Amino acid sequence: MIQVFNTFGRRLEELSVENNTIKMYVCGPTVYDYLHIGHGRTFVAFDAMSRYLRLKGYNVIRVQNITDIDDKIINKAKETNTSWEEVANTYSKDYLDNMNALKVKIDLHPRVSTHIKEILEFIQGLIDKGHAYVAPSGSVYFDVTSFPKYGELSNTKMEEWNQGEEFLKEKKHPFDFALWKAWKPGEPYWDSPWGKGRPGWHIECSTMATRYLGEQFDIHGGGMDLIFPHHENERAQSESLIGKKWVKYWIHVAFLTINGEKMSKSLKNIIPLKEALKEYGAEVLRYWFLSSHYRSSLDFNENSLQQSKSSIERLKDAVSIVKDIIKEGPKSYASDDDIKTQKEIITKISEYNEFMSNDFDTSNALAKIHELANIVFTKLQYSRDLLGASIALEGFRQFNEVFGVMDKELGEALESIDKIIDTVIEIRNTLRNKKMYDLSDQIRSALADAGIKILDSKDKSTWRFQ
Ligand SMILES: Nc1ncnc2c1ncn2[C@@H]1O[C@H](COP(=O)(O)OP(=O)(O)OP(=O)(O)O)[C@@H](O)[C@H]1O
Ligand SMILES: [Zn+2]
Repeated sequence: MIQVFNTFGRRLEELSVENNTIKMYVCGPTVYDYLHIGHGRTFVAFDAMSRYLRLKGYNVIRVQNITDIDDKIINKAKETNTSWEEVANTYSKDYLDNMNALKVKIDLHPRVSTHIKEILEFIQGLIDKGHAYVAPSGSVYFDVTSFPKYGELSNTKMEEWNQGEEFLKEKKHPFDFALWKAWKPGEPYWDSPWGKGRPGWHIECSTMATRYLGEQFDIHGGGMDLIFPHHENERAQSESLIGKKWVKYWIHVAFLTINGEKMSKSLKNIIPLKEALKEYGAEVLRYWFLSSHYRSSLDFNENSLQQSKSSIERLKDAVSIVKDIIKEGPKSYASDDDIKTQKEIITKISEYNEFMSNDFDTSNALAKIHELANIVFTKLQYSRDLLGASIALEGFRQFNEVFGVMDKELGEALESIDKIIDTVIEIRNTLRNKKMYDLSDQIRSALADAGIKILDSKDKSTWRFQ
């Protein structure tokens, strides 16, 4: 059983979906600046969830939008004396490149600017059903009084709702929000039945999520800042149009902070992902993001990134030992201690899975994988038990399927690469035995250039990726 924490109702719920398929929509970035490590944290958190769910046999369809029309994009274009399209394209590319580098798999990246027709139909539907009205300016607003459940998702009381908005004058109710914003000179526009204008922010996600995932889908997520007003408004307009429950599980990721403050483009305290990737690499960043539970905040800290790096090294050492034992082949006898160790390994792997199934607790799951590595260092390394090693390798594989921090060591196509490297090392050993050190050193340095480290010991040479 997999349990997830639903922001709606604020409790753990058993995950239950139709046809073994999980439809997931995550709110993507507004592309007016470089993607930062805060975005990275949220997107990797949903990536780990998707990977775990796939490992458990679910089909996962993941849609994540690109907000390419927004006040902030228009302002950036004005500031930099270019077009909004240029701004949106530059930063969309940065976003997509970073998602690739971070190994985050997304099935569809719909953009607002290519869904105007669908957005207009959605808004018209709301007007027809009496949930929206056209103001004299040509802007269209959602009427919150027409949706009595407004505020339920975010647990927001009417008196606490933030009212500061530019369109206040023409709204029927201070909490109504814009579905369509009438054109102002200097802004991009599209034609609509209500005159020139552009979509408001919330309507894009309702329209695109419903278009690609259906009128009811399973997981809708983003960072915690989106609970109110964005997701509250998305829910209001979607459930008003569809007339039934829209999303089953609302999942929100806590902030990545820097000096205790949310990392955010508007606060200008960002560390761009592409720079962090250059400095630490995808594996260390993924490990660090996932080292704390997704509902706890994570403060940027150079030391913890360095620690993540050494923790991965430790796991890679354990994997390398396990693979060596497997290469040695079966023995004819397993001792009582071997059998005991095999059971301990199985227990660690099942505890890892239990933590992952408990609201994707990557932090505690990770601790179990380190305990598994401990068993390798203290027991398997000496006992050389093949069965224990095979089970441990399976555990490391399950871990890596989610964390994605040892793909070279554990990924596909590995066996043939393994064989090639083994052969090269055998040749090198023959050369050394024949005292042809020049050639054997040449092989060692060529392998080092390819990121492969040879570990020579008295009676044999093993290797691992660096
Ligand atoms: N510091 C952060 N930690 C975790 N998630 C974040 C952080 N900043 C943004 N996100 C999430 O990333 C996604 C894209 O957010 P968005 O483009 O609005 O970023 P932003 O930096 O908050 O921008 P802005 O400064 O304009 O508010 C959203 O799901 C958002 O909640
Ligand atoms: Zn959204």
